[in-house]
Amino acid sequence: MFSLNHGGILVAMSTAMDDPDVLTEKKDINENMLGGKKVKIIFVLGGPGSGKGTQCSNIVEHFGFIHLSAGELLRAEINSGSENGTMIDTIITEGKIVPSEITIKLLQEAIIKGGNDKYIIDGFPRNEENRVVFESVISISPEFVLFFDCSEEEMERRLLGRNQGRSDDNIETIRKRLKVFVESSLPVIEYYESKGMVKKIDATKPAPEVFEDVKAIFTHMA
Ligand SMILES: Nc1ncnc2c1ncn2[C@@H]1O[C@H](COP(=O)(O)OP(=O)(O)OP(=O)(O)O)[C@@H](O)[C@H]1O
Ligand SMILES: O=c1ccn([C@@H]2O[C@H](COP(=O)(O)O)[C@@H](O)[C@H]2O)c(=O)[nH]1
Repeated sequence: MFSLNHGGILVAMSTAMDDPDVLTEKKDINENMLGGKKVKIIFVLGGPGSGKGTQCSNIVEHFGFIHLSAGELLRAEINSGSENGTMIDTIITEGKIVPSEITIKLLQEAIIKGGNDKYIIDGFPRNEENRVVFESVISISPEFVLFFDCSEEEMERRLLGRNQGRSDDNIETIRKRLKVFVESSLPVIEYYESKGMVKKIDATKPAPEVFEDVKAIFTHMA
């Protein structure tokens, strides 16, 4: 598994190390931590349509976290007319994963701009390369990983009914996203599971019941 993405990891890491802006941002985040303002991060993972965004809104409301959706940041980048916009749009339409350095830079900027000390990061890391490059560049380990476990049939049903005008909520792209989730994102969850860091939630239940389980986890957080 590790060797699959090794070349990409090295390229992304060397890009980060060669970019003085990225280095400055990394230093700022580490100084925040060292300056007594420890940044807490929780990764929220699960398949497309498992209910991550829905529950993140509840977590923000009840527990004061800032919600950073990697997918939302990428969609905002497309809409901003950035030079990477067309490339990101094509990748999202294909249900594939955007290069780590792009997503991580957007997350870095949002964390610095957020000015808070606790963040839920929704839909990232999406693959092993994302995970390794984030750990290397940002140097913050998640407190834990919240995993919304849901059947593929239910996720597909929810996405087809979401009706938010997303270009990737069509049956062709949904099937591609589900395949990418199984092939690339589940290994990330398995990695964190092997470290005892995963809190798994049964996400097939109705949303209010799912939130009861989420609440129990956040209420007991140190
Ligand atoms: N527990 C639930 N039961 C039924 N429907 C749900 C539940 N949770 C969320 N939904 C609905 O399913 C759809 C997908 O939910 P949501 O956007 O939260 O998923 P997501 O995991 O963030 O998806 P994506 O990764 O594609 O952004 C939405 O229309 C939402 O209202
Ligand atoms: O870290 C990420 C997060 C998202 N993507 C791409 O965006 C779409 C939509 O993501 P949602 O989490 O469903 O909003 C996803 O299918 C990927 O194509 C990404 O590349 N990297």
